[in-house]
Amino acid sequence: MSTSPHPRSPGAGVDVAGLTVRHRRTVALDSVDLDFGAGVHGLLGPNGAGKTSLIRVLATVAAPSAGRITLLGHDVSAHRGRTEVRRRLGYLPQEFGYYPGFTVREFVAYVAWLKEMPAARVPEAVRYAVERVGLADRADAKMRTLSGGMVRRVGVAQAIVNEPELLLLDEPTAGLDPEQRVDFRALLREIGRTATVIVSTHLVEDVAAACPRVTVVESGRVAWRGTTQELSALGTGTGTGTGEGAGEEGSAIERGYTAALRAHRTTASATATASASASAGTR
Ligand SMILES: Nc1ncnc2c1ncn2[C@@H]1O[C@H](COP(=O)(O)OP(=O)(O)OP(=O)(O)O)[C@@H](O)[C@H]1O
Repeated sequence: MSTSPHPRSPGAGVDVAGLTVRHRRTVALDSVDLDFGAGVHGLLGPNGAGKTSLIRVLATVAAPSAGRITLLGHDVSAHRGRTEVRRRLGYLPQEFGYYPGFTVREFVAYVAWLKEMPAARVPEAVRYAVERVGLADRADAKMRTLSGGMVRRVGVAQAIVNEPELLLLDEPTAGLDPEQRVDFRALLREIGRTATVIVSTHLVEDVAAACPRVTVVESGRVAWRGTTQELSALGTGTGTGTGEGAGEEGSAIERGYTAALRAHRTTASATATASASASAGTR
């Protein structure tokens, strides 16, 4: 058996090489190389960029069409690696299914059981996870009685019940009110002190507040990577802003995000033109 040619930093939560995901004729991810270590990483990109496709393969709920995925030091193409990693990861899908007749406590305990947590640890782990998302007073409420924002918070609780070393959150702040968002970002920062946390979001302000590092994807490719400050700096120098909210951190990041996407599109289209001319020249 050959070993990975892709060098890994010790303890890297996620390391992928040549990752390709196809949905029939659509290429959702196009031979992507990426790694993520401990800390909170924002995953930004326009609709259809490939964010959910990436999160789903990292959560091991979907298989890639090609490429190598190493999570927490395990090659997840092997059944054994997947089983080991599933115990140690947490995942909040974009669309999150639950049993409406379960209480919050029962539902989170059910997920703990699915993750094969030792039975003796489950009650305390569930209590702590539910408290961390601010739902201690609703622990015995049935899921069907909760608001959309509360359901989303239960989704976060089930994702963190096993204190995951790798936490994957797809649009976690959708439906949260501003105060809950602030609390949630604080929770992310706390978890990111030791775990690898990847947060897919449309909200650039979530990234500004909670994600020191950012990966921008577009059309199945990595368009930009760097720190939040670097993305802001990109926005400060572009002159593309309308002046609205000028000087605010959020608006600089928004402009930086737009600038990063535009630069990527320009490079991608120049590469496509060059390769079309080269192949025309060989005919
Ligand atoms: N099940 C599917 N069948 C066919 N095409 C799909 C499927 N899922 C995703 N796609 C396509 O793959 C591409 C990437 O989609 P993906 O959901 O990963 O993007 P995204 O960045 O998460 O988008 P959004 O921000 O809108 O959630 C899109 O072109 C999408 O239409």
